Amino acid sequence: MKKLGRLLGRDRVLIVTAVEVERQAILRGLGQPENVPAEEALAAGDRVVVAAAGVGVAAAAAATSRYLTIAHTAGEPFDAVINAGIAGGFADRVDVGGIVIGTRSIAADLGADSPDGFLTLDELGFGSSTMAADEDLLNALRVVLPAARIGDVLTLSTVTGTTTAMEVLNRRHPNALAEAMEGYGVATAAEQAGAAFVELRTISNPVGPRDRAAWRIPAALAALTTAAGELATVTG
Ligand SMILES: O=C(O)c1cccc(C(=O)CC[C@H]2O[C@@H](n3cnc4c(=O)[nH]cnc43)[C@H](O)[C@@H]2O)c1
Repeated sequence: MKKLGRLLGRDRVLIVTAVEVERQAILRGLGQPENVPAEEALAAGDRVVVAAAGVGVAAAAAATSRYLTIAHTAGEPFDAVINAGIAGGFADRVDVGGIVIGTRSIAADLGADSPDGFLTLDELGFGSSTMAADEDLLNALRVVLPAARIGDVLTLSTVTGTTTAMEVLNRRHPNALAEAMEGYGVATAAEQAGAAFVELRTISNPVGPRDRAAWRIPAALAALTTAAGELATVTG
């Protein structure tokens, strides 16, 4: 797995997914065994470790932070963190089955509501709702994944399930391509550890009225495997 590290210009890379099927899809693409637990790969000092953190921003931040701290304490810190997984895509901006590389991971429901509209953390003076991707990492992914769309990825605690909610997000985030549930948390943990960060998503469903039967999870997982394969096979 040294190739991926060289490709990204980094020595050690942590890839964080939410669920195990996403982790396995990535391991398949990387050509790594799917039955080796992430903890073992971490302890063995593997250059690329793929870990499933759980769904949502809290689990994502906590697990990422734990992996980064263990690696740092062992003297083999991660230089880069990629949050990867499936996501909802905004219609007319990205297709189901498509790939998105996040320029920014935005905590779209972190803030305060008011009669005058939603107030972000920035507007409240409590920090920032926006975590920017590392430019070098973003460009490295862009080169190996030329078909990927590049734009903002929203992080939400609730999957959007109505046309009204989708339209609100569309208005508030005209550059958003996708929504998921972990990016901002993974990015925050990476930033606090001084590691580069980027979010990589493949689209399983359109953002909008809830229609679980229409989710194309196998197609999105297959796209995730293909994307991981590109990361692994192109030499730096
Ligand atoms: O079927 C459901 O209602 C449902 C509710 C919560 C989570 C899921 C998952 O499948 C979790 C996996 C993972 O998927 C990401 N994801 C995929 N599509 C979306 C979306 O439209 N909005 C937000 N997140 C999405 C998310 O990052 C989850 O971790 C199913």
